Amino acid sequence: MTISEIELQNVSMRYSADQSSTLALQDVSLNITKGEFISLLGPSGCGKTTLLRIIADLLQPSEGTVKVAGGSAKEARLSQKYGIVFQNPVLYDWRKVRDNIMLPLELMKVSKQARIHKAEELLELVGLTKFADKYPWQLSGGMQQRVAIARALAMEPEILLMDEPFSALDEFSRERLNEELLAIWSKIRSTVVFVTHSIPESVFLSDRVFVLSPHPGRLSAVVDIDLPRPRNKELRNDPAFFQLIATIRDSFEGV
Ligand SMILES: Nc1ncnc2c1ncn2[C@@H]1O[C@H](COP(=O)(O)OP(=O)(O)OP(=O)(O)O)[C@@H](O)[C@H]1O
Repeated sequence: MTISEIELQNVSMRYSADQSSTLALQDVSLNITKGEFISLLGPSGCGKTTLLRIIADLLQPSEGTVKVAGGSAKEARLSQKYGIVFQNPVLYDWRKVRDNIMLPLELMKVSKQARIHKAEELLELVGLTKFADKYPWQLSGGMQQRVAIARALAMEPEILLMDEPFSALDEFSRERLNEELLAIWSKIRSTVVFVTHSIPESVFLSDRVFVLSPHPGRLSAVVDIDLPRPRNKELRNDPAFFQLIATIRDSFEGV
């Protein structure tokens, strides 16, 4: 049986400033199943971040309804149903890697022993055990983003929201992080909502790709990615991979 994790119905978002206003999202309805990995894909300004922030209850839509993890988006936020990873890792430079990962647990007053145990587990999950006592500024951009992922997973959220987490990285690091993210996800199996403007990245990672078009931001296509899992780097040379990239690229034509 499929359980719905995130449901948006007729969501619109209008930003108003002074005399002008921008319709960032128009009438978006979508349904994401528990345990699914989906991407929100589209060019700059199509409303991807706006949509993610609405799901996270960091923004209130102008119209429409949002349900997350069986309740309202606010309830999901307050009960820590999701972890979030931003484009920049936002780590505390004066705290070691382990202490950055433990921060949410400290805020939730989890005991020191349990915090240390959980941090070790997360360091192992993201492959940073050897770097636990380094400071963020001693790590590469990709490693910093892995710390941010570990921290987002500290409270064992059932949903992971990711806003272009690898877009600041070079292509080589980005592809490696894509593979590592899938390896992490195969262990935690949370629902993932991943924002990107890279078509290959969305195809490589996702079960479904939600294509957004700009001005105003609308959901213009939903593409099933029926590529087998587990996926590894060889998939990038598979004709079926190229075919899906072409299908999605075509879906942008004329919008
Ligand atoms: N706080 C704001 N006030 C006014 N307009 C905004 C605000 N935030 C976003 N917008 C506008 O809403 C539209 C959607 O922006 P959003 O950041 O959601 O797009 P995006 O697809 O995530 O873009 P990018 O890929 O460049 O991050 C854009 O036209 C943007 O200028």
